[in-house]
Amino acid sequence: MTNFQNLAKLGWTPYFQQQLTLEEWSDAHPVRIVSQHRSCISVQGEARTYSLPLTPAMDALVVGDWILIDSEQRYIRLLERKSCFKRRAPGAHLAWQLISANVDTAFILCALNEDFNLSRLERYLALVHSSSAQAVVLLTKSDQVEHAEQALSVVHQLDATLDVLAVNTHAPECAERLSPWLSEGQTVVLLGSSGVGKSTLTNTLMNTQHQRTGRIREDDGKGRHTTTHRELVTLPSGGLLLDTPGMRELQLGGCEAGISSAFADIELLGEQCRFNDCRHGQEPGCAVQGAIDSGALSQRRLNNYLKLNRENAFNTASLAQRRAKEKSFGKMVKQTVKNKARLRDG
Ligand SMILES: Nc1nc2c(ncn2[C@@H]2O[C@H](COP(=O)(O)OP(=O)(O)OP(=O)(O)O)[C@@H](O)[C@H]2O)c(=O)[nH]1
Ligand SMILES: [Zn+2]
Repeated sequence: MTNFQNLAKLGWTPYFQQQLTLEEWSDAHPVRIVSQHRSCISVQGEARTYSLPLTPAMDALVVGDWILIDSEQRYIRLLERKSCFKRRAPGAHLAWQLISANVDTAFILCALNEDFNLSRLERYLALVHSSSAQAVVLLTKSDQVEHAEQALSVVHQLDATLDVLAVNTHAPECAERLSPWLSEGQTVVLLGSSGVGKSTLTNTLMNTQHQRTGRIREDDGKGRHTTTHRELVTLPSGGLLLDTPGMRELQLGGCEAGISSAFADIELLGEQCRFNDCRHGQEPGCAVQGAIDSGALSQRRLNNYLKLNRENAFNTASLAQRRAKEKSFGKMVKQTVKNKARLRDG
């Protein structure tokens, strides 16, 4: 039987434990996916790490997932995710691509230099809110500017409840300041555009200058050891840093709830517009335009809200269309088979 306490350092919590049946409680082994490869996944359990071949019977899995396996290391099932990042798969192929699961906190990095961009920050906030992870904003390169305090208050104006810190990602005390989110078993990801300091912060948190991520030797189940790139690494603090390349370019899709939450002020104003379907443009009695006129809301924020909604609607619609097409194709196939059978039998 599993010693569940040993799993806590991997991020196991009552949220997952309560999903187990009595039988699973005694016979199944929970393991967490620490990296993904073309044909296999690496999972870590109570005692060790192993490699499992991917099979068609498995659910769609992603780094960070908790799965159950039996004593012969056979897949049983996926446990329900606490949070999940997904995106529209790149290229012409329209589908969701899972990026990571069971992240507790997303650090959104924005550099305080000339790249500082509130609209980009709002995009990341919408994304994190829709994943169910907690957002913490890190304003990096604080050592290079004099207006850090001012930027902190501008970000706080977006959402007064948001955790926002100005940091120098090179400074070792950075790890100390972020420690509330990096305790044992807490899973974090770093989000942000190129050059904002994700690698630097990773190194600072890992307490190393050289390696972006850890390398592990793992048992492939046949007694051989292979060295693989690991995407879920344990930090000296006991926190778990999920570092997957897919986290870097994220388009919004299926993020309505996240956008609503990141722009709660505009949504609330929208309820007071004269028309239910007000687009907050030229319509009479628009409460959102009223807030812009009075200076309570910036035109930039409204424009960004409308833009992110358009992007989200576009991506979501494309996916819905594809699903509808697949469905009708499936129906057609079924009908053809039926017709053939009727001709044959009749
Ligand atoms: N002064 C100062 N420089 C920083 C800070 N954070 C990052 N830098 C510098 O900014 C540059 C880019 O930082 P990276 O850590 O490589 O940025 P990144 O987000 O990993 O970039 P990508 O790998 O392209 O996604 C490096 O030269 C860092 O030394 C900071 O807080 N203060
Ligand atoms: Zn309106």
